[in-house]
Amino acid sequence: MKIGVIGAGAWGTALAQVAAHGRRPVRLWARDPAVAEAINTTHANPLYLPNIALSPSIEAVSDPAAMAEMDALLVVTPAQAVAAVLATMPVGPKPLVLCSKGIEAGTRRLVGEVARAIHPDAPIAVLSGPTFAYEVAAGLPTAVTLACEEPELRKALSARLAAPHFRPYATDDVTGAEIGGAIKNVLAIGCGVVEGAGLGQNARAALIARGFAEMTRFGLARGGRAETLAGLSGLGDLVLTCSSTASRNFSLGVGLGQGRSAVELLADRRTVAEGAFTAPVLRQAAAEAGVDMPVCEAVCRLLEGAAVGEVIGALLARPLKAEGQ
Ligand SMILES: NC(=O)C1=CN([C@@H]2O[C@H](COP(=O)(O)OP(=O)(O)OC[C@H]3O[C@@H](n4cnc5c(N)ncnc54)[C@H](O)[C@@H]3O)[C@@H](O)[C@H]2O)C=CC1
Ligand SMILES: O=C(CO)COP(=O)(O)O
Repeated sequence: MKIGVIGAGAWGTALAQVAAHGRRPVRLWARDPAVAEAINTTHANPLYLPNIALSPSIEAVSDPAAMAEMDALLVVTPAQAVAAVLATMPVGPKPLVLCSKGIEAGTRRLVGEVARAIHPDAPIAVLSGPTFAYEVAAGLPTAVTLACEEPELRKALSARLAAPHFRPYATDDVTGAEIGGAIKNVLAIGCGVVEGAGLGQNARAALIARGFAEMTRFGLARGGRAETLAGLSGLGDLVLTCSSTASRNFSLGVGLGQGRSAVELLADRRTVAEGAFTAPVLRQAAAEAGVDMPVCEAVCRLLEGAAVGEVIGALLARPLKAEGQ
């Protein structure tokens, strides 16, 4: 199975490295021809994944037409760019493996729904889990969820993408896998705020646990399964991203917690912090689904510039409730 990867940021490049394990040929599409050129000539992606020597069997291209020869395409652009980029790609009946984490602003579509609308003949899979790109590219042990409704394709993709340090776990719950990855980014911003404002480890653990309850409520309402939300793509990724400044979302939250504005923090960065885009659309989607998500709502308010003390105070002052609610 010839693998093409769409998007040569940190995660697309790391996944190309996984798929190139054993010197298997992989084609990596970069929007920026200079990034493609750097990968082909230096076998490195200094802009997005510095200090990693890439496999020489990764060939970078910047012409979408070059992806026509591939058998399956991994989609790894920021979630808000998936529709525009997929519209330029020669997909047809090729499987699309969605690796972006987010919900589309305006339409409130999960990335899988975006892909199905643009390429209705392409079977869909989702690859998601606790995966800092640098660690994966460096060959550190990593496990992911690989979700696909078609059993034969699920098996073939798992076999093709598995590597000695990279272990996919299969499920048919595509929606559950997508929702965990999208919502954990919003919650990671919240955990970063707790860190940046010095609110303590108790608060961080409470936010992870209550945030997971929100993720589960929303995921179930949208048709995902509890076991998937409690798995690698849900709870697993939530714990990872809520624990480390290696996360861009967590780091954004740290800045907010230190009193800087979201506008200033986002203007400062070249790489994507998906939670900042997912939070406002998640607020709308939760209202539409009738799901109460007070932690995610608090993150929205913090991104809009509300003061940390006021937002945390309001969260804690809500009427007391049972833990299972
Ligand atoms: N970095 C990581 O550790 C992981 C990232 N992800 C997800 O993968 C997706 C991509 O993230 P990264 O590779 O880390 O991002 P990045 O910030 O490292 O790179 C983004 C890439 O997308 C390209 N891009 C940006 N805007 C674009 C547009 N409008 N059209 C086409 N291309 C565009 C950039 O040129 C760059 O190649 C995100 O949804 C992220 O949540 C998932 C797992 C791990
Ligand atoms: O999705 C990720 C890890 O699984 C990467 O998290 P950040 O986008 O917050 O860096």
